[in-house]
Amino acid sequence: MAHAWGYAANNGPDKWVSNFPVADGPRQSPIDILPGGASYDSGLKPLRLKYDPSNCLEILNNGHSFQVTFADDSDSSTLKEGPISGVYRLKQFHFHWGACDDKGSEHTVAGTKFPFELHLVHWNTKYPSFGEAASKPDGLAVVGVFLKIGDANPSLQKVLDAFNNIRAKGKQTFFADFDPKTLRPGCLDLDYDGSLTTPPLLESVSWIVLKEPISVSPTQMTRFRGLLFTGEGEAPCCIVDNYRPPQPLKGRQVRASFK
Ligand SMILES: O=C1NC(=O)[C@@H](c2ccccc2)S1
Ligand SMILES: [Zn+2]
Repeated sequence: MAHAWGYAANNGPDKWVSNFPVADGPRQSPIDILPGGASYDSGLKPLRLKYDPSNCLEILNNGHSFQVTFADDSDSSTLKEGPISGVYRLKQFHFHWGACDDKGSEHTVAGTKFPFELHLVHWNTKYPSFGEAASKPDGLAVVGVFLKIGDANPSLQKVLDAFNNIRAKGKQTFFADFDPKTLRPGCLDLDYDGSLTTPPLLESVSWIVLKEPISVSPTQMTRFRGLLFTGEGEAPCCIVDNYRPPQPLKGRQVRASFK
């Protein structure tokens, strides 16, 4: 049976290299971002996110997180400009989070961890599909958004209200008319070339990490931690700490869209 990767001591991030040697590659993600180490790039155009809520299809517990999947058979939900060239289509978004509020994000900022990180995953339409694009160096673009403790996030509440139907691994349900742009903070971004942060860890991601966090309330946070890594009938194990720690920068440049 294929090796089941996860986030536990026996199958977590420091074990992934045995089945996915690229884990020690030159452009792995996430990274610790030092804002002072990023270089302002005046050529970076503002990110252009255009999402059509009617493309939203379903919400799924995939056993590592939950994801909201979008129809990607047209250019109606796309990412353009910023550090990328061409048109990238939104495929899905998902989150990573911690067991408690002092950890959970994958990227860190000068060593600071956030309790949550949102990933909006897009693929380059110069390739025929997400699967094809995922193996190309310019195949994917992921927008990372940090979440901090604060006021309740009304946009997030719609996602949380669907959790009752997807508590166990493998559960999915229809999820319609959601615009992920409502989860977007300002437009200051930090960009670098990296990888998927879970196996197969493919080095195909243009990372666009937004500097400003959005807020989530403690009550809302608790809802995330009620989802299960495990399937129905298995001993329940809550999804927490589903994040990979920062990886070596290995000489990569981080570009900032701001001074
Ligand atoms: O940003 C990322 N977060 C993840 O969970 C990784 C992933 C892996 C496969 C598909 C989509 C995303 S890459
Ligand atoms: Zn992710």
